[in-house]
Amino acid sequence: MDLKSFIRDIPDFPKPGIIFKDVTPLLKNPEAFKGSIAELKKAASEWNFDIIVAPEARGFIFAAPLALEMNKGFVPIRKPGKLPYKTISKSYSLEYGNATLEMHIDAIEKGSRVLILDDVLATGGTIKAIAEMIEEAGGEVVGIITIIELSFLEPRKKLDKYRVEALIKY
Ligand SMILES: O=P(O)(O)OC[C@H]1O[C@H](OP(=O)(O)OP(=O)(O)O)[C@H](O)[C@@H]1O
Ligand SMILES: Nc1ncnc2[nH]cnc12
Repeated sequence: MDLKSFIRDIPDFPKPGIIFKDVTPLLKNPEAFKGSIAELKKAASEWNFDIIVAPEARGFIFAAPLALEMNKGFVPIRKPGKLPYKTISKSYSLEYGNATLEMHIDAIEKGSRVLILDDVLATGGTIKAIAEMIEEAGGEVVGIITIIELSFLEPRKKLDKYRVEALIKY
């Protein structure tokens, strides 16, 4: 399936100079949405992992159906102040600013094998912060999968010690 045809470019969002990759047309089309989960499953099936970790908000949309489809658990990474128990927190920079994410301190078992999933890999700042939190908790990052990779931002330079797969590259 040509998933790329369901991704829309929005220039100058959220800031001048950023071309925002909008996945809402893909989500609105049931065949394209199902197709994206099927392709993520195909890529993720290559790896031996116990759990899927993904950040809010767009990461959740793809991670929850993939986790159910692959019979894996799901760990949410959230924006500050949203998780109710004790957290690990990490600040980082992304394509259009700075941000902080949090994970429950007991979300990852020591030695567990983790797949990180998100919609867009841009600078790689978000995924790197998540990988560091997983490792601080004693987990092993076995792979990173995204729907979209903005290769021209060279995110893999930040993530060179990990295996990274992306369904669509720009
Ligand atoms: O590779 P990076 O430069 O770090 O950028 C990628 C991140 O940016 C977007 O999230 P955003 O923080 O905008 O949150 P949202 O999903 O709530 O829109 C996107 O969903 C990725 O998580
Ligand atoms: N250009 C972009 N489009 C959509 N999401 C993003 N997250 C970071 N950069 C992005």
